[in-house]
Amino acid sequence: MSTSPFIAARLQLQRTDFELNVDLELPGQGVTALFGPSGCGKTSCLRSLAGLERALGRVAVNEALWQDDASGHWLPTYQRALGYVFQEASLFAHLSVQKNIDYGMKRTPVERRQVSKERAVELLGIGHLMDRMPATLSGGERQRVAIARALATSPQVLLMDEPLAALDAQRKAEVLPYLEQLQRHLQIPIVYVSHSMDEVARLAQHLVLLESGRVVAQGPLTALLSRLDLPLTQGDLASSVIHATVQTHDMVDYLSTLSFDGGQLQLVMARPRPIGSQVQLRVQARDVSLSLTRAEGSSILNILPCQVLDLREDGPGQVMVSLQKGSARLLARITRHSCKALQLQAGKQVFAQIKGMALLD
Ligand SMILES: Nc1ncnc2c1ncn2[C@@H]1O[C@H](COP(=O)(O)OP(=O)(O)OP(=O)(O)O)[C@@H](O)[C@H]1O
Repeated sequence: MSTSPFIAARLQLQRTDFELNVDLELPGQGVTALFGPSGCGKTSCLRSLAGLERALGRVAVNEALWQDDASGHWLPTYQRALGYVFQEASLFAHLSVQKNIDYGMKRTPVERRQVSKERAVELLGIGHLMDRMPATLSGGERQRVAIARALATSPQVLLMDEPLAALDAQRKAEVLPYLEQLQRHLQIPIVYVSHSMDEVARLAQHLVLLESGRVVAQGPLTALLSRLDLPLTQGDLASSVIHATVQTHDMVDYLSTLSFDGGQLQLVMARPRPIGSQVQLRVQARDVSLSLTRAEGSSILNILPCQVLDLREDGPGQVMVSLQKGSARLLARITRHSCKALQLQAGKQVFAQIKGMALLD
C-alpha cells in the first residue's frame, strides 16, 4: 500500500484445530470486506481486531495503538474507539430504541463525539422508531438500530460481522441501502465480514481474501477480481464488477445508458434508477465472449474494445481471460479452442461481447 495504512494489524491466534495468522493493512475510508469460505477465520479476525479475542500481535488504528504484545500493551475492547455490529442485533431489551442509542453515546466522552445522535438516526432512517421497544421491531429494523447505536459512539472504525446474515432476502434488501448510505456519507472506515460475493461487490472497495486463517490477497476489490491466480477468478461462477453511473433512460425500451471509467453500457431496467445514481454491475465470466473484430448486426447490446491483461487455463478445455477497459476489469471464460483460434495473449486488443449483466440490488 503506497500511503500508510489506517489500520495495521498483525494477529496470531492459536486454537486446537485452527491458527489465525494475518498481517492486515486496511485503508482509512470506505468498506473493506473480509471474505473467504466458512471457517477461514473472518469472525476470529474481526473479534481479534476488537480485542474480543485475545490474539497476539500488534494493532494500530490511525494514531492509536490498541495492542502491542512486544511492549506488553493491551487495550480492552471498551477502550478501543470502535463500533461493533454482530450478526444478530444485540439491543437492550428493556430499553427503548432512543435509550439504546443514548447508551451508545454516553460511552463516548463529549470531546470525542463526531457523529451526532440525529445524524446516526437519519443515516439509518429510524427516526419513527425512537419510542419503540426492541421486541416490537422487525429483524431489519433491529439491525438498523444496532448500527445507529454503534455509530453514535463516534468510532474510529466500524466493525461489522455479517450484519445481514440473520435476515431473509426481503429484510436484507431493506437494510442494504442504509449500509450503502453509510459508506457514501461517513468518513468512518468499515471492516465488513461476509461470505456473500454479491454483498461484497455491492458495498466494498477493498478486499481481504482469507483462507485457512491466512491472508491470500488484499487490495482494491476490482484489482483482486481480475487476478487470475486467486480462487475468486476461477471456475464457472467467476465474475467481475463494474461501478457505473446512470446517464439516461429510454422509457420506450426501458433501456438505461450507464457510464463507467472506460466507456458506456446499456442495460434494460424495468425500474429505472435516478439519473446520476451509482450502480454496481456484476458480469459473469461465462457471459462474456471475445472476438477480434466488432460484430456487426448483433443482438448483443454491449460490445467493448478491451485489452487482454492475462490468461490462464481454467479447467479442462477452458481458459479464463482478464481484460482491461479504462480502470475497469472484466473476466471472460472461453474455450481453449477459441483462445488458440484468436491467438490470444497479454496486450492483444479484442472486443468483449457482454451477453448479460446483473444490477446488484
Ligand atoms: N470460540 C471458539 N472456540 C474454538 N474454536 C473456534 C471458536 N470460534 C471459532 N472457532 C473455530 O475457528 C475457526 C475459524 O472460525 P471463524 O468463526 O473465525 O470463521 P469464519 O470464516 O468467520 O466462518 P463463518 O463464515 O462460518 O462464520 C473455525 O475452525 C471455527 O470452528
